[in-house]
Amino acid sequence: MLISVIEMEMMRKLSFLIFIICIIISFKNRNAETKKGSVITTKWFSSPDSTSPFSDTFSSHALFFSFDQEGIQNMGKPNQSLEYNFYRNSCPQAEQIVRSVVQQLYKVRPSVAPALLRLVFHDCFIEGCDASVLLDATEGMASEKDTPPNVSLKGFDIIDLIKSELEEACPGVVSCADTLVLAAREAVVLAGGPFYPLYTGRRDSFTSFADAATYELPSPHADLSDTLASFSSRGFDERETVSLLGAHSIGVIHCKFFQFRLYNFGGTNKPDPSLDTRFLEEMRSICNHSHISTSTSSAPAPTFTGSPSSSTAPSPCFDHLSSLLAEDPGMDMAYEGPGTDFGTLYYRSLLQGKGILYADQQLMAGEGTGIWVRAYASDSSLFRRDFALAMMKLSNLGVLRAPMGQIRLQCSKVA
Ligand code: HEM
Ligand SMILES: [Ca+2]
Repeated sequence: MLISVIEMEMMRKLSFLIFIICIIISFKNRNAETKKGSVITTKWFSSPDSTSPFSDTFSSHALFFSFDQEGIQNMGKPNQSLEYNFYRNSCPQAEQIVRSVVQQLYKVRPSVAPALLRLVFHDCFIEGCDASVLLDATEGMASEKDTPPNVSLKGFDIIDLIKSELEEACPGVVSCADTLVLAAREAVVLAGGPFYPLYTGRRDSFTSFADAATYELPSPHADLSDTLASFSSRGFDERETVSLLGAHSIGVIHCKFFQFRLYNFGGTNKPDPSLDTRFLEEMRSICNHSHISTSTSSAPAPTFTGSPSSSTAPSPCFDHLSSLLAEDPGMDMAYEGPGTDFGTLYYRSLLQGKGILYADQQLMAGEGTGIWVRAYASDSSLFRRDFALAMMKLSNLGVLRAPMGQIRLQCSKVA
């Protein structure tokens, strides 16, 4: 009895070690490929290449993973086991196609990277990574897309494009949920973030969860305790939450989401005291009153907690918000210059009181979160490692596995 316990323990340790080695090999493969500067093209652009260095690495070791459930879960594996390279037989070129389309689009439109990263967060946070955010409204079903927190969400067209490539290569095989997590990973790498291995085999939801999206996506004007509670309810601790917010290293934030900090914070007729004064001026010059409605300038606008949408048509409030955002110039999150280190700059900005969103700057309001902000500001490799692990965990939230869910043919419609 004792011997078998010891054997089991040794087996667990061995398989966990192998898992770590696989991750290291995968990172190395990825780095080697990036250094070579090789651009792999899909059938859409030229002919697909079915060799994927990372997929092979992981599929050949898939056997070992089943030994160590505990270790795997720690690395972000969901209970309902997904697999490395799930499509190795049914669509071996799937990951390659995703990578290639995102790479090609990124060359002409770098904003695809932040768009995809935000999109995967908004999907996975609401009822898991099931592509629920991609569904259009139908008669009887409101769409997450049409809710206030998602009003400026982008990247749906990119997913549609990738999916049409996948459908051409392997009809009815690759889920939209997998397409989204894989595309977001490519986006992170292209934006200078870390590569992280992903399991596949997710299936797509039959419905969209508009009410949950309305109420459960974290608000840009939330206090630290609210933000932490929101992430904690999805299993993320403080360290993981701080690392995930490093995603705000890239992309654009519309003035509407932080304007309440600039002039009349909390009805005080003064700006948010946690803002650096020179940065405040910079923010004011970009988001001046002339092109932004002042009616909500003292309120933490736009609110993310409107009334639940029961109809399929977007509300007048939604229309109003869309048009406001269309005129809103927004602020580039890499405002101190593009090409700077993914992550580090974001945390250094927070240390200097230059967080754009109130929720971002709030990370400095807690002792526990402040420690991680400081750590990531000074140690880029630590951040990259933590961000990679947190993204793996995010990508595994609440996934659907067969026989649940479905494989949609078009991501915006239930099949
Ligand atoms: C407290 C949590 C969070 C809040 C309150 C929040 C809120 C926001 C807001 C208000 C914007 C600006 C949208 C716009 O102006 O159109 C934004 C942008 C963005 N968010 Fe977050 N976010 C949070 C966490 C995350 C996480 C965890 C990720 C990814 C892992 C993420 C990724 C992004 C990206 C990449 C953008 C830029 C999008 C673009 O330029 O297209 N956010 N976020
Ligand atoms: Ca979802």
